Amino acid sequence: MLSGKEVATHNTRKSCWIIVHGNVYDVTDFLDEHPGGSKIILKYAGKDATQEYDPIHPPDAITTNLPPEKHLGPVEPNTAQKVEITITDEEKGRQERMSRRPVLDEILNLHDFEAIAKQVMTEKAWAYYSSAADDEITTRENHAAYHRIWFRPRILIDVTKVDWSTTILGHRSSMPLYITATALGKLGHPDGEINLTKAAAKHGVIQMIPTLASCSFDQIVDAAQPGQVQFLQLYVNKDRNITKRIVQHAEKRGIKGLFITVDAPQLGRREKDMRMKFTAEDPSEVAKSGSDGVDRSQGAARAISSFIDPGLQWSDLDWFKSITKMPLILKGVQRWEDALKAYDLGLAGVVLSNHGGRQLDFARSGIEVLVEVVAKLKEKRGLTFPNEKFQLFVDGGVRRATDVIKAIALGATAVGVGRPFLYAFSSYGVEGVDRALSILHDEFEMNMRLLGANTIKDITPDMVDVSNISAHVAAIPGDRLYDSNYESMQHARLREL
Ligand SMILES: Cc1cc2c(cc1C)[n+](S(=O)(=O)[O-])c1c(=O)[nH]c(=O)nc-1n2C[C@H](O)[C@H](O)[C@H](O)COP(=O)(O)O
Repeated sequence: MLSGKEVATHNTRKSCWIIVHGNVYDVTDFLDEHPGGSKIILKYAGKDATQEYDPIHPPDAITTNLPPEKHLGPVEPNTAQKVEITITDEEKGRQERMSRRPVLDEILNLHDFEAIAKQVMTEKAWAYYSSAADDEITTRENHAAYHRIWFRPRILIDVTKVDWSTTILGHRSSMPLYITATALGKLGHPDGEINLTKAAAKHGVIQMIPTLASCSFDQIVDAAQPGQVQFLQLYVNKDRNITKRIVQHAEKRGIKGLFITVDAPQLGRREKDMRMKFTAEDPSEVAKSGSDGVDRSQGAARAISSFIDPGLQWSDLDWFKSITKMPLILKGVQRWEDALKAYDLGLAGVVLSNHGGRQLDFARSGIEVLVEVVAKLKEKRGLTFPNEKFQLFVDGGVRRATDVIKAIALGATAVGVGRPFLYAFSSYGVEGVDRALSILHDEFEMNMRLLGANTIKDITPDMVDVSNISAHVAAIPGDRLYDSNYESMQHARLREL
């Protein structure tokens, strides 16, 4: 067993040991390969790095990425040197606001979670979750596009009984939405993606597990209830053997759908995140780029994504069909021609998505692309939607059950929701996600009745007017949605936060 004192003598670039979860690792040779740059590791050289390691990495990241001979064994308990974490005034302020956040019953819609999360999350976590590419026009257009779709409700229908449950890729779901893949769950809450797993189980909705989860894949699957349905979102690795191992392990663990992300050959420039300079604390590191030329001072996104293969292309899909029997869905399709290609290749479906506006700014909203795809696939292949054989999904900017209902009316099987659940668990843990899903159930019940629809099948294209869907007016960046929510007492209270 190594003493903390001995470990502390290995605190330079020439010999760099760190402690994670009570074990000592020699990371000397790994310093310049670390996706997050060397600076952040050297800050913890010779010391216990667990508290910095946990929010960003799945627990098994260090053991799987370091060769066994670098695993030096356990450190003597209570001898490890720690980095003194000084509680800054802003951290004190944040903790104080967290202690005074509204009680969950006061939360009435998904926007409320965003308003509170902005006040109570760490700056780094808020920057990563809320950020979007360039001028953040698309991330706002994602929700604004739903404001250009109006309802044509039916009346005098007996709506005593309403049921908004559905099936997604053949699996039951209590509502036509799933929890989509969003990376680094532990940035917002120590339980990370497990918050989503537990709430999804309680509400009978499907969770899509991200490649870049903070929790390990097996931890997330182990946290699921027997029979709970989960999908996997995949960033394809330049090393296809790694990808093959991940995909076949996921299939063995019972994952029911493989969502291959195709809109991120490189992660977008998310300036709020970049300003956090996630890995480089001082200017000398800012310009530093790794051996592959990726500038790692550009926030978490760039730091954690250098493995993604920008060479992924249509011809790779046959290889995917050869390594797995899971239904294959492309996540991040943004025009009808690519949806048609995916259909002709016999895939199970596509997610019409611009990655929550985090990739190409001025990409159109998923809901607008949905209107185009449904019309063109009908014209070219005579397809009607929703379609069991080739399912259409939409994500981006979905904040209300009415948004979901509009997508269903226009032919989607279901929609993905991202940020609201992140904000919910960052502010309230699993209870927050539970509350968010309950709010959506309440909204569905009311909206189905007011629309005159008993079941999802009764939600048809004639119930919406999409004549203005392509009338883009680029929203000048400004987060007004949740500000306006707090016209009443909460506004005063939140202002004090
Ligand atoms: C908010 C968020 C979204 C991310 C996300 C992380 C965050 C914090 N990450 S990212 O770091 O690489 O960009 C992923 C990801 O791992 N993989 C992916 O396919 N989509 C990722 N997305 C996109 C996500 O799957 C949805 O497309 C998007 O969140 C839907 O928009 P809303 O957030 O408005 O619901």
